Amino acid sequence: MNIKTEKICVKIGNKHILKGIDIDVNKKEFIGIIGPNGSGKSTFLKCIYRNLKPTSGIINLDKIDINKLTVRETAKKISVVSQHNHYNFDFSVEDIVLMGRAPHKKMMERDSIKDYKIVDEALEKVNMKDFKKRSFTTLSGGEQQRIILARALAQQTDCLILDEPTNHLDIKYQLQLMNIVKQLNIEVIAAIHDLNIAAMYCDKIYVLKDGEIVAYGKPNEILTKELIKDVYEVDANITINNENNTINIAYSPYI
Ligand SMILES: Nc1ncnc2c1ncn2[C@@H]1O[C@H](COP(=O)(O)OP(=O)(O)OP(=O)(O)O)[C@@H](O)[C@H]1O
Repeated sequence: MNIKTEKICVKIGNKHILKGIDIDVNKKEFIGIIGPNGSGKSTFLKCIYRNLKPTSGIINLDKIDINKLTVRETAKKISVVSQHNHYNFDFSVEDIVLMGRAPHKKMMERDSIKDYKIVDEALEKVNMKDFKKRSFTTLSGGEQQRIILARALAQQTDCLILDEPTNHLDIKYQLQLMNIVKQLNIEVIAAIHDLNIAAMYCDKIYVLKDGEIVAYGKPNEILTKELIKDVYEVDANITINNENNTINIAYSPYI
């Protein structure tokens, strides 16, 4: 699926949160959105997954204006793993993952054997099958995050949006989550704070600062000392691993 945004602006009160964001995501690309706290990453992603209507601008999915799609049609194309997952009711893990099947069902249609099989497979993928009958609210932050990924997997969409997906996860599960997502071989748009993780997994990165894109390109090309200083106001040392052409960023503690 091609995801293209043109001049996305969000203004709330007097504040211009996004000032014309253009991105173009092609088939099976893993796109990172990076930038400091408050630069507009989540706001931009919310526009794409229709949690927020931009003040102006266009979002096209395969050249179709997203406003022409119903929410259900959008949910068949885009799933979301965000950092905030609060449920007021005492849902089981299985209930939460089954919610991923909702866009594929008619009103009042019961869950089928196929739905349960998809849920089991999704839980298996995130190593959480044994937690199926547990209450979601009793899980740790990291366990909850993996269940939310399983829900997104059960939704079986062409595009996955991740808003700081590795929040709460220890390093093993950060890598596990990113590996699972990478292997899906679908379009991914991910807001990522950890620049080393972004460099490892993203095909391309957009850098946001104060609601504008200030850089765009392959991780190795754009994640420079100068850019990190300019955008994050931090000194960094970047080394290149010639074996696999990846980079490693080490930060200076002095700010
Ligand atoms: N509903 C709102 N009303 C007023 N200001 C808002 C609203 N939503 C977001 N903002 C502001 O817009 C700016 C961008 O917020 P956003 O959450 O998109 O940033 P972010 O890059 O995702 O930040 P972080 O890295 O901290 O998660 C922030 O200054 C935030 O306070």
